[in-house]
Amino acid sequence: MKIVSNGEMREIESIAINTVGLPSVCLMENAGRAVAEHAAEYLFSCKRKNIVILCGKGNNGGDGFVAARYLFNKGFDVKVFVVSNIGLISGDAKKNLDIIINMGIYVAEILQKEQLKFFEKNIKESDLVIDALYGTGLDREVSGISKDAIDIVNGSGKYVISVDIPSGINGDNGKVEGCAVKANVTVTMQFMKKGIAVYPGVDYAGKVIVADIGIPRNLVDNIQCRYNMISQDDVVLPKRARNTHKGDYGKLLVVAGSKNMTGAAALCAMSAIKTGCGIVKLAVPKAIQGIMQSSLREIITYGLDDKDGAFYLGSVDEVLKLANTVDAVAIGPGLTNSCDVREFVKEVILRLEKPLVLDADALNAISDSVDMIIGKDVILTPHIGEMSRLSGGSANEINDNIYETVEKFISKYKATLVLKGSRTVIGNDTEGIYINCTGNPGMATAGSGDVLTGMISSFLVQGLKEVKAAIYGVYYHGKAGDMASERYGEYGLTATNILEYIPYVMKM
Ligand SMILES: NC(=O)C1=CN([C@@H]2O[C@H](COP(=O)(O)OP(=O)(O)OC[C@H]3O[C@@H](n4cnc5c(N)ncnc54)[C@H](OP(=O)(O)O)[C@@H]3O)[C@@H](O)[C@H]2O)[C@@H](O)CC1
Ligand SMILES: Nc1ncnc2c1ncn2[C@@H]1O[C@H](COP(=O)(O)OP(=O)(O)O)[C@@H](O)[C@H]1O
Ligand SMILES: [K+]
Repeated sequence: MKIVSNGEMREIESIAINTVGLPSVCLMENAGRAVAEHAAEYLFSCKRKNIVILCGKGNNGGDGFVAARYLFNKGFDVKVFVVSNIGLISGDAKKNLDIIINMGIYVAEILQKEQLKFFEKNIKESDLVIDALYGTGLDREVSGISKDAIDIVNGSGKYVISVDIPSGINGDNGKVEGCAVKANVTVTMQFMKKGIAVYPGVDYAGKVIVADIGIPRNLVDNIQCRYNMISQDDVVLPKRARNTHKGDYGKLLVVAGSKNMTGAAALCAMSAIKTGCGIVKLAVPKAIQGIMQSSLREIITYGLDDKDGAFYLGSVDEVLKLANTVDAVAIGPGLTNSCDVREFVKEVILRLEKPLVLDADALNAISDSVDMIIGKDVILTPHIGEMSRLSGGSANEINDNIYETVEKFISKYKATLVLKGSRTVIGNDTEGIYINCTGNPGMATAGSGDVLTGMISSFLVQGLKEVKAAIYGVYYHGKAGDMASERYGEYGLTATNILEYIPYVMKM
């Protein structure tokens, strides 16, 4: 599913209006009507009828005026409050404002504190609030009367439907600009918006419904979007040909583990084999090979020369020899973060000529020399903490600037980045940005990332290119976590449970 910025949306609307000739007022009519339909559906379901519509002075407000008309016609009790001098309203919004005034629909301005009291009284008596303050035109912090009105709406506990974007959320990056409406539902026009595809925007948008407002199909199909939301049709698993053998499904080398972190290695190797690749070789420090071999039937394990139960420079040659027998290498889970391990990882990366998935301690190992991956075939899978070590920003700065962080990193290092989180963002400078919506907070549990590394690596050796391997891995990892949480809940969910459900979600 395509995701657009404010500017891209405005550009699409202007082509539809000025090139194709669609009257802008038709787009507003369709937008307002879509909002009214969802509002009516909710009110019929709870047999309620009082609606307050909070409008701004622009076309977002215009959508609100149109919604007021449809809801009034359906017999609901509609009150419209405008946080602007209505003399300042123009264009399509003005046209629709005049219509509802001519129809006798209640319209009141909120320009000063006294009028807020009356607004608050009406909000308290309402059953549904429609937020039509700001959409793609929000271009500064919300303050003054608008802020007070939003605080009243958020404090009311009423059911809220936001028009296009929850007012106060920056449509380009999801940031809260001062304050923002917390909606139960957001009816967004024609395309998903960047600002409600990642946190914190996701938290404010509630359930997002994408409404078709009549933008011409060829426009919708032909726009090249850099940002995309991963959907089921992006991750179809082709039917397997009958006449195949395990060699056809790829060979993976997992380089992982250390004397007190054997689980990460096991989780990564097992998730790879469960995701369908033909052969998984697991290289571990020889100190733990016995343990690994006894618990991993399908995995071929190799005990490499180690130093105090962890890899070191002396382990590099054996890794490279093994790497020659496989299609890709995953390195990182459970290595530990010692100086020896860091040297080992860098040497492997320097000398390895194979597609590479770097996770966990392998990411920490290169955090002071990320340049070394430039020109290499690398997928990196950091969580926010590892990302802050790779990119230098603090975790908070990264969380507040997810898109910017990803774009900066991929343009500098030309690698495929999987920035893990509640909405994992996959980026590749030439192929664009993909946002994942599967998964749940139950997956915030030790080992969950090791499982993901195995899945991405497995898709890689099965023939998917880097970005596709990452998209498939992240999507099915989240699906497995979702199915597992239906059984185990979100508190009890473990990485092993995610592992268990990989085959089921891939079978669907
Ligand atoms: N044909 C179309 O285009 C269609 C558009 N559609 C709808 O229109 C929406 C875009 O409408 P829009 O461009 O008029 O901007 P909108 O979001 O209503 O903001 C209104 C004005 O508020 C102001 N303002 C901004 N930030 C502020 C702040 N923090 N605090 C105070 N004021 C602030 C700023 O005006 P300024 O004060 O800068 O003059 C801004 O212009 C879009 O989301 C969709 O719902 C659909 O109907 C489909 C057809
Ligand atoms: N709230 C959440 N919603 C969805 N997915 C989540 C959430 N929290 C974590 N995850 C997913 O769980 C995994 C956690 O990985 P990671 O932090 O590397 O775990 P570990 O390092 O313990 O293996 C990531 O894939 C992440 O996207
Ligand atoms: K809005």
